[in-house]
Amino acid sequence: MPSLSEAYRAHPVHVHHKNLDFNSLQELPESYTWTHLDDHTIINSNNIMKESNSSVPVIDLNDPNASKLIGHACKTWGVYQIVNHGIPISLLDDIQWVGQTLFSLPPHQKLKALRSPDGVSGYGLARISSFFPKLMWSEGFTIVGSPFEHFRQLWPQDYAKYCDIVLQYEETMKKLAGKLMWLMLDSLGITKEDIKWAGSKAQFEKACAAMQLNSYPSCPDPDRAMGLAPHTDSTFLTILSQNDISGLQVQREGIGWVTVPPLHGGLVVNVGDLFHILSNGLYPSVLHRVLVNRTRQRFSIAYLYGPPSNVEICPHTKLVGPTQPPLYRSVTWNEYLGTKAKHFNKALSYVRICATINGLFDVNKSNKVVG
Ligand SMILES: C=C1C[C@]23C[C@@]1(O)CC[C@H]2[C@@]12CCC[C@@](C)(C(=O)O1)[C@H]2[C@@H]3C(=O)O
Ligand SMILES: O=C(O)CCC(=O)C(=O)O
Ligand SMILES: [Fe+2]
Repeated sequence: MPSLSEAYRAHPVHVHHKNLDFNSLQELPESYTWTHLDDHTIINSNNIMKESNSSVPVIDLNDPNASKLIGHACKTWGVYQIVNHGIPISLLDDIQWVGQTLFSLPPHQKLKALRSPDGVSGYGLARISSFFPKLMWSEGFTIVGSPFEHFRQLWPQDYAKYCDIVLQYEETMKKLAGKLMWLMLDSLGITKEDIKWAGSKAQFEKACAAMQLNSYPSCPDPDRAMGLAPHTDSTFLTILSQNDISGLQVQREGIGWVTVPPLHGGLVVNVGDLFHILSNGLYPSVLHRVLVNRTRQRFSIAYLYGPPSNVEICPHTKLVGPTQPPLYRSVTWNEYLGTKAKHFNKALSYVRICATINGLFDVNKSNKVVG
């Protein structure tokens, strides 16, 4: 079975790691200056627009109606926050500590674990950087599977304690992600019998995942800088833990950019592109970005969750019919990551098919695919 680590072999992503010493910069260099941040559309938690339909839903996982509430949040926002999720605060603190310690290492040390252009794991600028003329005010570290190799490069003596925390976090998040998958599927009327690849115990044992540690250093000119440019995740869902510094924003149709306020012990869940496909567009993936702060460094940890890399994902049969034709063709996560590496935010439209009187067509190839 191909693994996620192979996803970029055919589509290497070239990012120039020009300057990764943010602390040495007293002014925002031209290469980091973004214009048109369209901040007039931003709504944050202190703003006047406080009605419930203008803030990201917060869902208590112990609520008997959790599935319904999650379904509504996915349909209307593509994102929600969860509380009472059962993840110990100590584990959330530990993983934040790993990220903080990692990004505090001197630049030359971090560069020892640099991500290669055709690789998936390691340290570096956001891989989406190659699609933008300006640089982002952030650094990241991607982990797929065991962090052992790269952590040994970063901490030759005491890598073990950092590895243990990451492995425990991965194991715990995998269970939570499986639970969220069923709640989201249940809200669409899809049951455990309907997803064969979830395995005999219906626990998504073979699911694939990546972890992304992000750091957004304090920035001398935050109004003109971009922490992470607008993007959707390619996943089924992403579980995000943020520290107490705000910065994450999601795009809400008809409103604009809305800040997702940090909630102590809360976790943010984003709908990704593969769930968008599986739900035949009923739960659209959420466009999000990150802004930076003048005095405080922000850290986040994203747990990016998807199917086994060779499983074909397509609109679920329960969600298609004569009046609801499938809007997307089948793709594996690996194939989709390749499409994303090439076409970035247009990737979804590259797997879109459209209905005509004679059948269904792949809009990109003009080949009849179903009919
Ligand atoms: C499995 C993955 C999803 C991801 C690319 C990656 O190979 C590992 C990092 C993930 C991430 C995190 C930041 C945003 C994003 C778009 C990116 O460039 O790297 C996502 C990718 C994704 O979801 O497509
Ligand atoms: O830092 C954040 O809040 C978001 C990070 C993110 O979008 C990602 O890692 O995909
Ligand atoms: Fe993201």
